[in-house]
Amino acid sequence: MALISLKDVTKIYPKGSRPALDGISLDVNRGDFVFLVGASGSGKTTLLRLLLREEEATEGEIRVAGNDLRRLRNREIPGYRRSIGFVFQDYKLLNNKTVWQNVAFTLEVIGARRSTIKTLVPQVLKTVGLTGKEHNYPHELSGGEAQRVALARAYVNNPEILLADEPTGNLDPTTSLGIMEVLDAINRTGTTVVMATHNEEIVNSMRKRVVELHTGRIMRDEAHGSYDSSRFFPDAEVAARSHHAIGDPNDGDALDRAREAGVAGRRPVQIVVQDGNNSATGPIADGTKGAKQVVQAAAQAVNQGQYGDEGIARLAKSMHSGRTGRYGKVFTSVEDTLTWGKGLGSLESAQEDSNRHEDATAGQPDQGNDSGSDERFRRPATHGGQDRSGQSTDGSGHRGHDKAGTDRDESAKHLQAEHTASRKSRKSAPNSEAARPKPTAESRFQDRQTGDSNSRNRDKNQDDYRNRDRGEKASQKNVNAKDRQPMKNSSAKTSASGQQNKRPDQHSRSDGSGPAESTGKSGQTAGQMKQDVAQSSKQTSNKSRANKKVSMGENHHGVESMGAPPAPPAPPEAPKQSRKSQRDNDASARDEQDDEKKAAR
Ligand SMILES: Nc1ncnc2c1ncn2[C@@H]1O[C@H](COP(=O)(O)OP(=O)(O)OP(=O)(O)O)[C@@H](O)[C@H]1O
Repeated sequence: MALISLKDVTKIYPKGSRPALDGISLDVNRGDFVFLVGASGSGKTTLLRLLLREEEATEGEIRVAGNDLRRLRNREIPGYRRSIGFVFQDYKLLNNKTVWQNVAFTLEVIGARRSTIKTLVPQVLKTVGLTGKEHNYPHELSGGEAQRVALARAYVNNPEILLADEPTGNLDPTTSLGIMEVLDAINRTGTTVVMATHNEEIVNSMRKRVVELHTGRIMRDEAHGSYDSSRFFPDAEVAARSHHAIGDPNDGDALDRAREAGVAGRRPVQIVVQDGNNSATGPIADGTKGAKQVVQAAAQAVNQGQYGDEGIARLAKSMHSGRTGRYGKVFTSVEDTLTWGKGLGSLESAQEDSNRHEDATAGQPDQGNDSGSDERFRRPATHGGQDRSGQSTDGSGHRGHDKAGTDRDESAKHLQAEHTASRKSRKSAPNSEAARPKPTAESRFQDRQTGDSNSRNRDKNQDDYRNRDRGEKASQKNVNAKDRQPMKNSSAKTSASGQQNKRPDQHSRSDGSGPAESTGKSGQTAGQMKQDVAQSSKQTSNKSRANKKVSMGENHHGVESMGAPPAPPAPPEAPKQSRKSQRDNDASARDEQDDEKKAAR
């Protein structure tokens, strides 16, 4: 008999415009690993909530581990829920308890002995990679860490069934892989896992049973399914991905049918529990009996990388491909989601990729050799990396995706090496523009958190204001200096009013090499007077130009005011020029009259 059984189940929420689940029937056997896939709103969460008895079915029959959920009394519900592990996307941790207390609490409520708790909690925390975080509260954890606490809590008492609703929904690929490793190990101890997900890579790599929902109905149920089915989505790309995912580049559905008929296919490697009583060998009576051995066995499997039926190995290989599923953008690219190290700017990584490609090509002794791991440098990282049997051509022996990155460890080493190299290059040229760290998703996030980019902009603006202020002050200083300059003589006046505007003739004047200065109005000749009038006109013109420049400087940044090249000479001022000519004409007329008078005499 099936461990989980639904018959014609319909769920209509009070405010629902259509049934969330519409007459579905489904059987899940002990030890199964089932992926629930389907578009947002198709009813995956509703199905899990019915199984957890958070909601009641409107119609139909649900049986879980011998319990008819319609007949479950209210007081029996907490006990029933404790026999089921569950992991939800939003973690649902107890915020006032530490990591240790959150996990221990699960055992306390089922009456586990203190000694059992002391043994199991560190064991399970080690399995999910949280050793050292025991005393942190949920708000002191990252999303990935919080999810791992939820996972530890869900299986510490070795439940028969583990329900997971998008447990990797908020996590980066590496952390998601870790979560899937643990779920896979738990499943191999005999625990039945039902997991709702939008993650195409996980579903396609693990090749487990796939149940697809669409507007509350089951539209697909395959024993070794892919995320997308070519049968239901007759699209060339979907077909290719689907066939590839289940290991046959020509007809995945046919292979699947063959597996169902027992002609082909592999069974997952079970984790054998020594001296224990796990759900593979028999039901657990009190919730802790056998849990110690099961938890230890799962921990061992995870820590020693026993990949079972290669699903996790395939996932490790393809996890960093950054592909998104048909249902959208839930799975962002690795550059945007890396949480360890500093991440890589996409330009930086593209550059380093191309360098690596050149190095690899240069280092290849035999370009014609088709075998071996260098294959990935000659072929595009597409499905073409597999032969017809689905065997990877990278020489690793793993079936599945042939993404250029190899397994998780290599990816991690590789990215860390890149990170170190980019840090080194930044160190060697600390002042260059290129040496500045490129903004990563993480730094941008931190900038948003701390307001750094705002403060950087603020600093820049303040610098601009300071420069402008300096410029204005400098310009003002020039004006003041000019105003304070005693009007000793015309050359000194010229010098004070506009050093930068000096023309060669003015320089020669100020250094004394020019024509002799006038000796006073009483001794002036007409020529000297003419010269003085002309000079005075020039000075007036220079002064007005200098003033003009200062006032222009006030409208610009100080840098421009202080260091800008001299402005081109202003055009002569017409009225002054005409007055000067008038005076010149009058003087020469007077001279001529005098001459005429003298001659007449
Ligand atoms: N409490 C509720 N009251 C009314 N309608 C609800 C309630 N919860 C879910 N629904 C509706 O039921 C349908 C199925 O929702 P459900 O959350 O099960 O979808 P899902 O497949 O899990 O979506 P997602 O992938 O976005 O989590 C949706 O149309 C949703 O609006």
